[in-house]
Amino acid sequence: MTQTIFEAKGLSKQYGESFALQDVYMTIGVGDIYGFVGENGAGKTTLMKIIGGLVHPTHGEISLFEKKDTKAVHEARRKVGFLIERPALYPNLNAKQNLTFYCRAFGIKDKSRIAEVLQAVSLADAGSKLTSEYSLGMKQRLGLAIALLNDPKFLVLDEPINGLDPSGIVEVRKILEKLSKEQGVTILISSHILSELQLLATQYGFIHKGRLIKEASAEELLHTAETKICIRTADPAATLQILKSELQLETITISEAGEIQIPKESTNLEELMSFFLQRGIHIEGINLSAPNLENYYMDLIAGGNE
Ligand SMILES: Nc1ncnc2c1ncn2[C@@H]1O[C@H](COP(=O)(O)OP(=O)(O)OP(=O)(O)O)[C@@H](O)[C@H]1O
Repeated sequence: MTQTIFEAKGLSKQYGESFALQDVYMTIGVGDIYGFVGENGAGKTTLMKIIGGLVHPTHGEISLFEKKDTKAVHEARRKVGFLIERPALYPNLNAKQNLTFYCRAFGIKDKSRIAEVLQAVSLADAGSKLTSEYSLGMKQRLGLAIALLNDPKFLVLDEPINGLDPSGIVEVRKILEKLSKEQGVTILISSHILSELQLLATQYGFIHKGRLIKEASAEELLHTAETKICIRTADPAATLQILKSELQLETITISEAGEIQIPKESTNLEELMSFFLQRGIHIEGINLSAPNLENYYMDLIAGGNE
């Protein structure tokens, strides 16, 4: 029985002098929801395009459904659904007509799939609507429907929730959870919205400057990530400098949300509060954050940059 859906061994992609991917080893197991995390330009899309056969690696090898040779990998791609970057939709056609176009392009003869995939992405009632009239969330869901046309066992999704509003994000999450739970679809998904990714992923791969610096399970991540003291001030950068220089707090960062974060173990909350009082630094809010993906990632990157 197949255990591994995708594997990369020593995978590199070079553009001129620079590496989009460098010596990447990565394993995606059957049933995983693999959260692919990295900053802009880290190499996520390049790896996904290699899976799709859109980009050819400079070095290394991949296996797909445990198939390694070029022809077998090409065949195995029939069992993969892709949503890479924005879906290409014809605005003057409705959703069903767009799906009919993709059925032809993919060589899918069974047109009953169109109603099924529209149902799967909760667009059954909007199948006759022109896609030019679709919201961004609907377009992304239709992109997902296209990726589902071939009844894939493996879905490769490049930032599928990027730019969606909160209800659109929840909608996509529910669709993916259902595909995973009910059909056992394996999913590779990249996203910059780490709080959302954390609600879905069972495994993670962290990529930094083209190198896969860490793979971890969701349990391992929550076990390893630290509890942080999170502080909101009017001027986080200035407060950070004061804390660094006067309390010698080294492992102190500012989160994406602009909060100062200090590992709970490295200081004492009461001492910290009295320090702020003595110095007359106004604190807008202070709380403890549970271990989470963002903390883990920020610590990992900080370590990698040293
Ligand atoms: N066709 C290309 N020619 C030259 N350089 C490229 C090409 N495609 C990608 N790159 C470079 O490879 C690196 C990795 O890009 P990639 O798109 O894979 O990153 P990413 O992690 O998907 O980023 P983002 O989160 O912004 O989508 C970047 O430095 C990018 O500029």
